[in-house]
Amino acid sequence: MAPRMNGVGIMPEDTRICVVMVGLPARGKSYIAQKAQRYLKWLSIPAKTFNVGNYRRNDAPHPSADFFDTNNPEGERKRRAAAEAAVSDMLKWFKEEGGVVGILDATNSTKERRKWVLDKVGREGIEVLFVESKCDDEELIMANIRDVKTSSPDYVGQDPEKAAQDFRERIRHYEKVYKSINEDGDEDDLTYLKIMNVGRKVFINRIQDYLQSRIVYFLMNLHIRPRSVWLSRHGESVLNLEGRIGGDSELSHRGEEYARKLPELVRESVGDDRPLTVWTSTLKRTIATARYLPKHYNQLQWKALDELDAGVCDGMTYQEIADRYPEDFQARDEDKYNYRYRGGESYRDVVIRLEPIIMELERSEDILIISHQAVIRCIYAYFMQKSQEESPWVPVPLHTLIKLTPRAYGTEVQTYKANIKAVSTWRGKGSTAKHEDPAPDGGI
Ligand SMILES: O=P(O)(O)OC[C@H]1O[C@@](CO)(OP(=O)(O)O)[C@@H](O)[C@@H]1O
Repeated sequence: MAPRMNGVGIMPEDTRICVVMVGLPARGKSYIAQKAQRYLKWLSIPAKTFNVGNYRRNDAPHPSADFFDTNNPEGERKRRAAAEAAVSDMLKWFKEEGGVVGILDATNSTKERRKWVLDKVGREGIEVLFVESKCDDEELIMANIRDVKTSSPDYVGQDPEKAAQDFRERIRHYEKVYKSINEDGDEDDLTYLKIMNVGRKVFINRIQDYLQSRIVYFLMNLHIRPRSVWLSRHGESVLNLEGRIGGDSELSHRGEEYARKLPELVRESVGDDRPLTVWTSTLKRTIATARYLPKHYNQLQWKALDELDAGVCDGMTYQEIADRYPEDFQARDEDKYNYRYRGGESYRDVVIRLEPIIMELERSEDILIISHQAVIRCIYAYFMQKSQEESPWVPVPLHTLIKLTPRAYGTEVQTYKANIKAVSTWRGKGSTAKHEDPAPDGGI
């Protein structure tokens, strides 16, 4: 048989993992699953979540709490059927669509259920990584219950108070049969990560390989303390003015004006009393843009935040590139994400070198990143789940501060304009124009 290929390139080609979520309702399992999926997909690792609740809803769209009582045979049968359907779709996805990380999002709260998944999935040569979210922090649980009663399709159109009461009742049914992984000491063979109170404490057991440890490391770094990430390009540079890409030029007069205005924009958006850490690239234009920010902000320079390396095209205008390397110019328009400049980088390369930045961002609280057009597109794509086709074309205007606030399901975006004129460096497909106005839609 020909060896299986996952095409990802950063791990053995036959690695396949099923991440099995474990935990009572309202413990943030879906939040964790969604974050893991977003991270993996951003790294081009085919990942998909199979939510058993969605399968169950086909059969039982608005069940009352009694449905989840293990003494209710009808409920038991339907819940079992939903789990079977989800696992069977996942196995099909691994086999037919080249899936690499499938996430089974369900409570999987009994030893029997975990054993069943392990047998069924393990038989196909797929590794099983259990991820349990345990939580005894009443405030966190209440916040999750509030979230569920307003957003769960199980309770649409219902009185929110009744929904919350019913949901608590449902949790009680689960509590009666719930066993935390290896609670009795007889699940020591399982590969698992146990996360207590969203990252305050973690236990890991028998992690086997690179991809597993990568997922585990990412999940260990998650936290849900409220925070935002601010993004800004550097102020307009001398090369921006000339329509030249790359380089390491100084700011233009207007770019300098933006640097002076930035502290005010930041104050307006961040407030005075929040400690902020500022990350710049190692290029002059981002460092110069950060230099009037308050001295008590911690500032760090990251090479990983330097602009996409345009290789032999560094310092050229788009017109010059189109004249000298017409085939390259066209190839880049056809597949901008994967096109790698001669002697330089592609967007895909930039994403790979930004991975430690994303990891560090997940661990951190308020951060302001001052970087470059391509780099900001890649970071934005992570938070906003932009596809590889779309992300390299997102307009990121100069002299604009972008605030991203992660929420339970998705990221909120706010923009603050400095109202200081700047050239547009956005270029549409097929065009060589020096400066264009970005497409009216799809921009930040
Ligand atoms: O991928 P495209 O759309 O060419 O955008 C990236 C380009 O953006 C630029 C500006 O044109 O970034 P920067 O603002 O950091 O100077 C170029 O240096 C860089 O090559």
